[in-house]
Amino acid sequence: MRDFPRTRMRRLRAHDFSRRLVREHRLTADDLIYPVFVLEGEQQREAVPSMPGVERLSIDLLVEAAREWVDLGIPMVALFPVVPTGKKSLEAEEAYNPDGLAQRAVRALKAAYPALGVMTDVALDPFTTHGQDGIIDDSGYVMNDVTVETLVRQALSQAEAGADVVAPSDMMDGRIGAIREALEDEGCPNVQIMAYSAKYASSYYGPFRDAVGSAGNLGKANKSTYQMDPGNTDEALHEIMLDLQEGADMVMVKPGMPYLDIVRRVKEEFRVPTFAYQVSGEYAMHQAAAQNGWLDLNAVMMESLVAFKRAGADGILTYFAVDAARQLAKND
Ligand SMILES: NCC(=O)CCC(=O)O
Ligand SMILES: [Mg+2]
Repeated sequence: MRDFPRTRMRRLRAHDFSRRLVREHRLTADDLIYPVFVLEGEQQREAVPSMPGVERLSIDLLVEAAREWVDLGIPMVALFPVVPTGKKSLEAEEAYNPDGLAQRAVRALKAAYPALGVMTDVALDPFTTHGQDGIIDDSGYVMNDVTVETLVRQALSQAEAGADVVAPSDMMDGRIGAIREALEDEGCPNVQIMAYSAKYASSYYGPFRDAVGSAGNLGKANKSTYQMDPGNTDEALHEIMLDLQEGADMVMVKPGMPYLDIVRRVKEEFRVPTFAYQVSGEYAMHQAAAQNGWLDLNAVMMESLVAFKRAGADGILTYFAVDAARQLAKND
């Protein structure tokens, strides 16, 4: 007996009602984390040329803009400070200034929207004169253990400012355990850690470095002595395992679309909350193609985001968060 025409895969695709009924994965506003760039000053708003549609905002404008994000149901923002050159140093002391830009932004957002999740970046690259994520020795090598000490101070200052989630993105060894212990000791047991566990040494971060102004500091240097080699996959599982053992609540794979295989493996292996970062270069590619009339921006944006869900991600950090949430609200 022949299968065809008993089995016609197109039968369920023939109508909108059945396509909706059998759809396996869906994007909702609950899946989105919005990364934002914060500027010093008041009434400051700057476009990021390599990220069309993305603006750096001073804290007052950030708080104003966040009203819409909250209303759209976006659960959390991730803050990235644009640190003035004069505040950068070799040892990144500004990173743990209790009145630093990120710390003030946390306080302002939490005061205005107590229910909005606020996540902070734990890494030194916005604060170092050389643009590396840690403290370097004479040869330029990023030193692990002294860097971890500074990261702990940075994470504590963010938690004390009211951050709900601290997110170490530096890829030093042992930092999750050190930060977890410090949070426990300092009376912040409920501050969550989202670990950038499998962060690759990627060239897709270029526009982000423009946005936070670290590209010039970094120059031609790269981050291959601490971020992962794009050729590796088992190593990502090893990294995730260590971060979970050290006390991470959520783990992340970064970049996103070129690394969906890693997201899938991580989710299958560990079954813990797993996030992916659709990074600046991925955002820029979509925008550039759309500006040329080569791609339909809204359509590829939504398709790219559901792909993360399909791969197993519980949520996505994406510069498209607000546009996607607006689109979802329209379809409701
Ligand atoms: N620690 C945060 C990043 O490095 C973001 C990278 C990007 O969006 O390209
Ligand atoms: Mg690690």
